[in-house]
Amino acid sequence: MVERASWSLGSALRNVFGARTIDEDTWDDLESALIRADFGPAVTEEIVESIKAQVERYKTTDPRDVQRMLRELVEERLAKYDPTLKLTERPAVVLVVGVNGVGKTTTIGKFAKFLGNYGRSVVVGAADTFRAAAVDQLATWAERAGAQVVRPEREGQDPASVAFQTVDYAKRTGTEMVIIDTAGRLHTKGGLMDELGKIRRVVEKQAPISEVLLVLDATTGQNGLAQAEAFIQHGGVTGLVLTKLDGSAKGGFVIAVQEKTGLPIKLIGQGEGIGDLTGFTPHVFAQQLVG
Ligand SMILES: Nc1nc2c(ncn2[C@@H]2O[C@H](COP(=O)(O)OP(=O)(O)OP(=O)(O)O)[C@@H](O)[C@H]2O)c(=O)[nH]1
Repeated sequence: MVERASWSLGSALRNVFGARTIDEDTWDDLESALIRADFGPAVTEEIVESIKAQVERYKTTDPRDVQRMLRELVEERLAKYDPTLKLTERPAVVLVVGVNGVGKTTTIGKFAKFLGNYGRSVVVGAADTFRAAAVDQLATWAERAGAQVVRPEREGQDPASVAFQTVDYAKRTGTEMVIIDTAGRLHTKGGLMDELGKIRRVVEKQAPISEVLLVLDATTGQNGLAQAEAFIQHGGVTGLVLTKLDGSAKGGFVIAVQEKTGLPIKLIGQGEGIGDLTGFTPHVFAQQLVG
């Protein structure tokens, strides 16, 4: 038997889907399960109302129809956003942004491996230059992934110059993919976005930026979104990466986060291993979430 994911609604909704008939309890149980799973009040209400209306329209009393309707609604909502990574440029430059501790370094290592599995050559740029230990950690991950690394020449070197050198390396060597790590902590307020803006300008002089991926920790759910607000507003983000979904009970965050930010989820991390990163497939996710 396949192990059920922590974020699956399966056990929370076993009583609902396994009941003999649809009654008032169905709606109460469904609503509280969705709220607990971090769908958020607005999405929860919309989904419950929509299922209620369908149940009335089709005059069904079978709870398994509720399960099917929920699965279809979830998939439909998830599929409104395009999860495809746009990496056709050569080099394809990807900036990875997000607050500290969300799993950015690990994600970059996994992503380099993910691209390597497709036969792509990868260079990682350590443009979060303020902590030598962070640079070493990133380099270790990149090496494990079989990617090249461009490090700052000294601690605190201008991050934009490391980004420049990384893209330059890729162009000189014909490396297909560039992944640039960026700082997640504000040294001065507003400084982070200025720094990111400078990285973008410097990179764009050499090559178009294919993706700006914002990494979010799924265990913090919708609360964690507030911390990432500046990136969402000013970072030019093109897609989301959700990490730590394996330890999260907040499966509904996956729906809420796209609808709140208007940004597609492009990758999901479900473990600490280098192979634990996958693309995002709404159909598969809806199936796993609802069962
Ligand atoms: N379970 C699980 N843990 C993860 C996942 N991704 C990252 N982690 C863990 O989260 C912790 C933080 O990850 P880092 O990659 O160091 O996070 P960061 O955002 O780079 O943090 P800083 O280096 O402090 O900026 C580590 O212990 C990782 O092993 C995931 O998908 N699942």
